[in-house]
Amino acid sequence: MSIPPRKVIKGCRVKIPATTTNFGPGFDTFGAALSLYNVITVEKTSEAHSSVHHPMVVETLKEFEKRTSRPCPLIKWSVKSQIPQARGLGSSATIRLGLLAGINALEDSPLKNDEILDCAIELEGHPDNVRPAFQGGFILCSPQKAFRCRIDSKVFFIAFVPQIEISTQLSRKILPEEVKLKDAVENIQRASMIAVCFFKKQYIDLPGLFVDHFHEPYRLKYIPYWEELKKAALGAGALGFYLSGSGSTLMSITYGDPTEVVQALKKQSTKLAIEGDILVLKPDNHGIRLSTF
Ligand SMILES: Nc1ncnc2c1ncn2[C@@H]1O[C@H](COP(=O)(O)OP(=O)(O)OP(=O)(O)O)[C@@H](O)[C@H]1O
Ligand SMILES: N[C@@H](CCO)C(=O)O
Repeated sequence: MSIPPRKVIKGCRVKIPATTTNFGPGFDTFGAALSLYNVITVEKTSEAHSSVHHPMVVETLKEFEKRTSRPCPLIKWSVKSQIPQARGLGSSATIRLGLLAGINALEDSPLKNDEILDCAIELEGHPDNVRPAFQGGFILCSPQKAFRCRIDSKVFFIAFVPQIEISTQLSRKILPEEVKLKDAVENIQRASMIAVCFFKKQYIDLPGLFVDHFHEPYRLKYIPYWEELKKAALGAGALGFYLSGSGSTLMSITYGDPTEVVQALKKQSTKLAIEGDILVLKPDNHGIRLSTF
């Protein structure tokens, strides 16, 4: 992200992409940016017009103050939102990143890009939404380090977004503290192969790799129609099907025309009387965009 040359800045507009994470066995490790956006506007203001009440915003501003050792300016903020909340599409990461990047620009950039990333990752508690939202593309990451590649524009992500909201914080609490060695080995094997498929753009080898033992078996108890939708998507040619982030979105991947998968998901969800939106998304290889006014 580059910040335009210094002038008198009244406010910032920050456009941040949605993200899909985990890809089955890559829990807290894989993420990709998608063509769906939140646009956050941050402006300096007077006390009477400040709009800092949301707990996530208060927490983010406090962290900015701690890291820069200077008081945050009074701000008002707003979000033009395309990304559904609490559906496993990284909405919270866009709020944190948008605010941090926006306030940083208003304050003459005391934090470098790496420090903004580090701060947002700490607030989120895991790196796999924040990194791709910031950098675009497909990301293989730990909190400290990341490898990134572009995603071919023929890849489609087909999101089935149910009406049910799932809080990431709560859905992490139901996960086990320990896993069996055999399960861990299988996860490592499949996740490593998914990473190779993305980095070599060998998407055709993805089928069969989206099997997870770490989080999906626990989280899918709350999504009883998972098996039927998975069967429909894979039967229509999807290369993979997985729980996006902590859910509730169920994600299919295709290389090339997604129409058959979309139709199969529509047909099966109608048959099961499950309400949900189907979003056909492209990869975003750019990441965060910031403009000032
Ligand atoms: N547009 C928005 N306006 C205000 N608050 C938002 C917005 N988007 C997200 N949030 C805040 O983020 C919370 C959702 O964050 P949560 O981490 O649970 O889910 P997510 O980020 O959508 O999904 P995941 O982390 O699994 O990808 C909401 O409950 C709300 O507090
Ligand atoms: N890897 C995180 C992503 C949350 O969006 C989780 O599955 O809890």
